[in-house]
Amino acid sequence: MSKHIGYNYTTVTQAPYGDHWRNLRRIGAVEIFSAHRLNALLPIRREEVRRLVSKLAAAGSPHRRVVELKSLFRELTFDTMMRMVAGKRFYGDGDDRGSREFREVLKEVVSLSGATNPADFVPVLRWIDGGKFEKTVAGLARRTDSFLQKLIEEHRSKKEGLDSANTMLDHLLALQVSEYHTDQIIKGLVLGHVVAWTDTSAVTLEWAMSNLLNHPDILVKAREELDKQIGQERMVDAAPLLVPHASSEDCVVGGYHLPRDTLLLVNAWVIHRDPNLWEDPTSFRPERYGKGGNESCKLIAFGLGRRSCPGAGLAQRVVGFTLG
Ligand code: HEM
Repeated sequence: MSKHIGYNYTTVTQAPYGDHWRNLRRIGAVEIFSAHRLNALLPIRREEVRRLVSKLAAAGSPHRRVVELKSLFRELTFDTMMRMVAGKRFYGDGDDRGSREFREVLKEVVSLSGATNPADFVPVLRWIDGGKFEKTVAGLARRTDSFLQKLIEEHRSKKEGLDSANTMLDHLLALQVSEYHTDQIIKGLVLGHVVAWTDTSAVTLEWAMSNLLNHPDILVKAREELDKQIGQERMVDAAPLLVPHASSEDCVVGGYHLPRDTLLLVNAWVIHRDPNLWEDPTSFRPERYGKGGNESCKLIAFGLGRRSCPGAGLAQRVVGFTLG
């Protein structure tokens, strides 16, 4: 995956720790996640949440009591992200063939990004598989790349009717005075953020709603609290194994010696349910994180340290705003 979809390990999620990764995080911090940029994009988030509420109101009419939230949340997060990235919707208004194909391609990328290729661990399997997995991923990478390139061209040529005033693509294209900011770097940044964003936030919303609806007393309290403040404590395990890490040097983690280049998967799902760390770990008790609670420092829903999630602030804004 990292070789083909991740532009040969050059996207922010897949790049090894070093100068290039540091540069990408710096571009992200300034051009995407700065308070200034996030505040400027508030009208988009507000409009998309309003659309969701209208859809819910229509779907919950007296004749239709069952509402399928999962796909509505996915539409919300995907369209919010694509409007921030490219100035247009890919669900709501984008029912043309191009939008449908892009959605399909991204769905495949997201589902494959959680998959591992057994041949990466046991090379002989590559021979048995005949390189089938790799061919599938390479084909998907070509389709993804061609959509992203088309988006770049639309913004570069300032296509008529496109809302390009304050999009991530336009800010990144404006950096192209330097040779470092090639189309490939921009495509990798866009893809990395769209993939990291859409599913994690939709899954978080889905679980939060499911827990709240099953605990009406907490729903009332949460509504009051969400109006006052928004915090990471409402997140659940959208990324149960975080993102695979690799040791760049020999090191010791939790008493285990890890030689350089060892793949390390952090099982956040198990850590978040460890009875040695949490009181009554499987109960839905958001108050454990609020005032008087002392457990929020143990949450690693966004990872920890240098490779932790740069989109946490954005995710908290959208999830908190939508639930509120
Ligand atoms: C509820 C929503 C989200 C959750 C739960 C989440 C969770 C995570 C986790 C667990 C990691 C890996 C951290 C580690 O391995 O230590 C990660 C990395 C990352 N996330 Fe998020 N994330 C969310 C939303 C977002 C958003 C909104 C964006 C950007 C638009 C984003 C962009 C990224 C990127 C680029 C990385 C890779 C960072 C690196 O390797 O340097 N995420 N996220």
